[in-house]
Amino acid sequence: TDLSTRFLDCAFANPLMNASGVWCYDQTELDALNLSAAGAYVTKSCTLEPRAGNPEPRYKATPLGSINSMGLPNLGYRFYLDYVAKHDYARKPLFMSVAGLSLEDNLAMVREIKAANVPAIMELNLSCPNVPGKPQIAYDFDAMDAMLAAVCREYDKPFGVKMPPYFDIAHFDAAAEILNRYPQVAFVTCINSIGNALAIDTETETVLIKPKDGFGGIGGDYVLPTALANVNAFFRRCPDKKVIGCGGVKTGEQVFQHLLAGASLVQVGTALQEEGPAIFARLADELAALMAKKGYKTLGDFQGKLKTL
Ligand SMILES: O=C(O)c1[nH]c(=O)[nH]c(=O)c1Cl
Repeated sequence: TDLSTRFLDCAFANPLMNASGVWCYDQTELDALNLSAAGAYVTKSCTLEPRAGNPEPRYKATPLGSINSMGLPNLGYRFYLDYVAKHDYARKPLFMSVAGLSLEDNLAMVREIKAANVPAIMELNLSCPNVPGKPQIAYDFDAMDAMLAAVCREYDKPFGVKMPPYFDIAHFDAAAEILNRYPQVAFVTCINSIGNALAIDTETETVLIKPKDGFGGIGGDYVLPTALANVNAFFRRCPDKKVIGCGGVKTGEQVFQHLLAGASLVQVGTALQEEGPAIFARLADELAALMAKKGYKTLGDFQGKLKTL
């Protein structure tokens, strides 16, 4: 069984990578992903200046996944730009996630990334749900359109966008219509966490995380059906773009489902946070075993071929 694939003119040994934000904050975590069986990896979403993020506890595992309100803690774009400049791209592809707190901040970072002319693939995060007072861009269609128009004027390479989950067909239509205006947006990563959920500890009668009265983005088993729907919705609506699947992956079976729904690559968040980078070897083995059982030799044998009734 061959798990290799090509994406944006890069060769991937397998379609597996981390979700931005998970196991990708600093040199140690990033090096562990580079040494892992992941086919690629992505840096923590960065801002113009370093950020401490929200008060702790700000991440908690729950029975069926996780809840987080990290608040965009990161070492600042200069650290990640330096990291991606030093990476050996012959080993595996590397993505750089960008989440400026304003259009001006995004443009400032994008100008520097362009000037650095690094092989890293940019993933523009339009869906951070946890910066108090900053409603996420992708739920404001005019703001998203303006952001993409401005970034496409500044940046000179294909890039992708990290999208939040949508829950209404009219929203899939409207979001895809905007994305399709920008051919430079070469891929769509669906989904970010489902924002502003609330997890409660029954015994202490208290919320699990400190920021925002306990409200935070959820991941894990809770989000798989929503993630698959968003992957397939954008796969159907954006035929000239690739889709990266993210959400609810913890076994090879969910990787298979994301690929079947139209994903070209698959990101792992909560399960990576809980199991560590060894998860990628397990997921690769489980995916290969499932493919072998079904008689598939390559990802292309089933990728995007979900059947309807
Ligand atoms: O709180 C965060 O740092 C965070 N948390 C998320 O669940 N998604 C994001 O995109 C970000 Cl930027």
